Amino acid sequence: MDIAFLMPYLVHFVVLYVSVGVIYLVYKYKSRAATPKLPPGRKGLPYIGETLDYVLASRRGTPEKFVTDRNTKYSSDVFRTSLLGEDMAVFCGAAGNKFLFSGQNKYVTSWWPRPMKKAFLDPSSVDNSSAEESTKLRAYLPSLLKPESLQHYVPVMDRMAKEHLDQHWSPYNQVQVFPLSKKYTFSLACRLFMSVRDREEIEKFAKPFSIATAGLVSVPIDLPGTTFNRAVKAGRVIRQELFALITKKKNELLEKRRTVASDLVDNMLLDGMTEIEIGNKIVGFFIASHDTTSTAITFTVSYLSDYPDVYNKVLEEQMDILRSKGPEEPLRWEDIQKMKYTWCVACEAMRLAPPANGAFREAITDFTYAGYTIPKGWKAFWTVHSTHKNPNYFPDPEKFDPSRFEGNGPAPYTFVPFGGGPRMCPGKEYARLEILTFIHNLVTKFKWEKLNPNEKISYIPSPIPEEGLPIKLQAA
Ligand code: HEM
Repeated sequence: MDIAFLMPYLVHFVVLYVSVGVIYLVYKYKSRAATPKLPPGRKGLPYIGETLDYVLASRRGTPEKFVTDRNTKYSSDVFRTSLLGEDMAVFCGAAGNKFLFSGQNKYVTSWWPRPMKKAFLDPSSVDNSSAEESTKLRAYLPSLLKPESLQHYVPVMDRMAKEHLDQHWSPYNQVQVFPLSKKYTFSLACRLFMSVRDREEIEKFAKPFSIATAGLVSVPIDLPGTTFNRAVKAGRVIRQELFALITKKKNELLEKRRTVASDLVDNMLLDGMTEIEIGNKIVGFFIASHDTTSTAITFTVSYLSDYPDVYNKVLEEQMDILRSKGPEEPLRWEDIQKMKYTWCVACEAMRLAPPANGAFREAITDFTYAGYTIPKGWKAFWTVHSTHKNPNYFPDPEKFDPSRFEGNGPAPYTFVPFGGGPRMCPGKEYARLEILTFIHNLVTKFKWEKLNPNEKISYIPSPIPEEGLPIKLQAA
């Protein structure tokens, strides 16, 4: 049979077949090229992701392992994980820190984990964007943290440190440093933020606060018995107490029993803010300021007892300052500027035991870093753990050596306990004053030794000495 008449059909068929194949291959190639190359890493278990790995590494006292293991495994300055129910890119090294710090509002914006918002913010504000809440929070800081206010706080902090030591340390031979330094920083915040001085009233806030902060980095499962659930309930109690206090202060101002602002809450009331807005902000200040500063104080005290030569140099510096003053004369701003070596010691303590692990951001656009795409909506995390103990930045990283901070100090973006860039901790100077006034009073009054030199440290998420750092006290 002559099949020549079929040839045109066959040719058409082959051409069509080949064309479809080519179109398919081009489409496949293009769509592959368009698929973003995500950072290496894994998402872990559904919903909880790798949160448990992170929590376990932290509880074992080695949160840096979570970061350094993955950093090494993937040989990449950014890796993918999933924490707190979110897709997340963890940025590593000085370059990663620099990129996130300076990418604010260009690539990333503020983001707070949902447990934090749900435990601490009023329900009406939980759905506000974190960027909105963060901007509002920062807007109020200048009045609290402007240089004149800070200078004015030094004698107040000095007086409160003395009172605290007289009440809670002097009567005893043995004390636990961690809970006491928390008590001190909490009382100071109550005094400076809202003029609360009464011990019972302070306790009303302190207890639920410690429960709520424990839930800050927890898996957000709101079922009875979970850490998150306890945190949410404690948050409710704090807001009720705060609401009552703010309303009382508002009435005093309305009835003109007081006409001048005496603290941060008054300032906000006089600016016409609502009770809910003020409550959210005060809670934000407490979270940011209280556990961080008390942790820095605790580990400075701990390292001072491990290194007698460092302790002696600190004592010498502080005694010189004490001798330069009259008997009842309080510390002043100028005295703080002389505490240079003591600040190097506190910095070295914060390098090895950082009070904050890092902070989160949210990608506001797709962007590329180190050859990988971070998709819009992903969360990003910069962390102290990729630089503070990295031997490339800090030789012999486990060694406690305050001289690292003398002269030019560490390379940029490597020592980042307070973050960096436009969102760097606005309370850094306040914290420096608080830590230094406390250490001044402590070393000029006491000598101490650790009762358990091998006490375990776990991170929840800040470092915590598991027995509260018990020490034996002696008069200096
Ligand atoms: C040793 C003590 C402290 C440490 C280590 C510390 C560390 C940090 C860190 C790492 C951040 C996140 C920065 C970022 O998002 O990149 C931060 C934010 C913040 N800190 Fe501190 N902080 C300390 C004390 C304080 C104090 C005493 C205050 C207030 C009086 C304060 C107020 C804040 C506020 C309001 C923010 C949020 C800023 C924002 O959302 O943009 N901090 N801090």
